[in-house]
Amino acid sequence: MSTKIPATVITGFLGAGKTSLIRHLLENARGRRLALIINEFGDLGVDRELLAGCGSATCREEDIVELTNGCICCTVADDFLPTIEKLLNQPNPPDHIVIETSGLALPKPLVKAFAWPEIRTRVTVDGVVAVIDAEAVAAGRFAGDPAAVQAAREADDSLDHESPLEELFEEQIQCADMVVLNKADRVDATTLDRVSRIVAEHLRPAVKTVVSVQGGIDPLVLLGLGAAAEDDLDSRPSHHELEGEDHDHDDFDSFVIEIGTVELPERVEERILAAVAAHDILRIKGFLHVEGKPMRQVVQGVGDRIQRYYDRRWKQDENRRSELVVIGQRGLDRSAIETILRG
Ligand SMILES: Nc1nc2c(ncn2[C@@H]2O[C@H](COP(=O)(O)OP(=O)(O)OP(=O)(O)O)[C@@H](O)[C@H]2O)c(=O)[nH]1
Repeated sequence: MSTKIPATVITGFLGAGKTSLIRHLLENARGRRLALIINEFGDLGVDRELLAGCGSATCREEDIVELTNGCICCTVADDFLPTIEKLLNQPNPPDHIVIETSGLALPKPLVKAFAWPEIRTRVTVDGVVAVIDAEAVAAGRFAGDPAAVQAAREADDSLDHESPLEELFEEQIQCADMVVLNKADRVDATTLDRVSRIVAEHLRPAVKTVVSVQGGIDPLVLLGLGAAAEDDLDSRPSHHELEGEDHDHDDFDSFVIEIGTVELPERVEERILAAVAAHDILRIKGFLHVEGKPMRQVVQGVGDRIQRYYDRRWKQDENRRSELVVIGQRGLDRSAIETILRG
């Protein structure tokens, strides 16, 4: 019998709902001890902050590791392997390891790392789960209507190269052992069905799709897929391998903007919406220090959908700041965005 520790890789574009899904896993782990490796684009560590403390017995503080040194798929040897070895070498290793990749990561190079001799005997990729933002796919944010895209390509040879967003979307689904169609509450049944068909075009055979709201999938469904993905790399195609290219993060920009103590958070929301309308911003998230409030406010923006809520009290020794990570495709005008956000 294998004694390998199972690891689940959660992939999916920026803001698709990966952190929400992991939060649900932690809260419903039923005694299983999980370790988390979180890789985030942008330096603020928002995901770690949001996940820490949400299932203390399930996932202790020291079992949450954040890799902020760039995108996990490009820093596998330097960052990821030592991290996972450290988790495995604990006197009391976790029952299951969950890895949240950054929304810009290609999952395949990470899965490949599990085939390395040092870890292959000790851990196995139980499954790659791709989380999809059904609303964003329906809005054509990645590929639009495939028939129209194909027609445009045929009409114009120069369109032969896919957009960076489209490539990421495809690679993340093509590597998946299970697809989660998330944000089902944001689309009607007909649209969900259309999105499901767009996704199905890229799936490997027998890969199942499940529908969710806020990643609310039972861990029994997500964990224990037994895929051993590291033994099955050839069935998971990658544009970059086919084209002999490296994955190029220069396609994307990210920066952190400090906006000072905030008097009226609703004004910040208006400014975020104005910035999103004027610039090609894919994701904004961070925390606000609201004047006179002992709690910090979380801000989450995906496209033009903004969510704000107070999540916890500021700690005694914590630096109370209002900081937002902004992520978009290359060429974002940082100073213009900064001017809008600062008001
Ligand atoms: N309406 C709706 N919103 C959702 C759902 N799932 C997640 N969200 C919201 O979408 C935003 C992004 O969710 P996250 O779980 O942080 O997404 P993520 O994939 O971890 O984001 P990155 O780590 O930045 O790539 C948050 O505001 C969530 O509350 C859903 O099913 N429906």
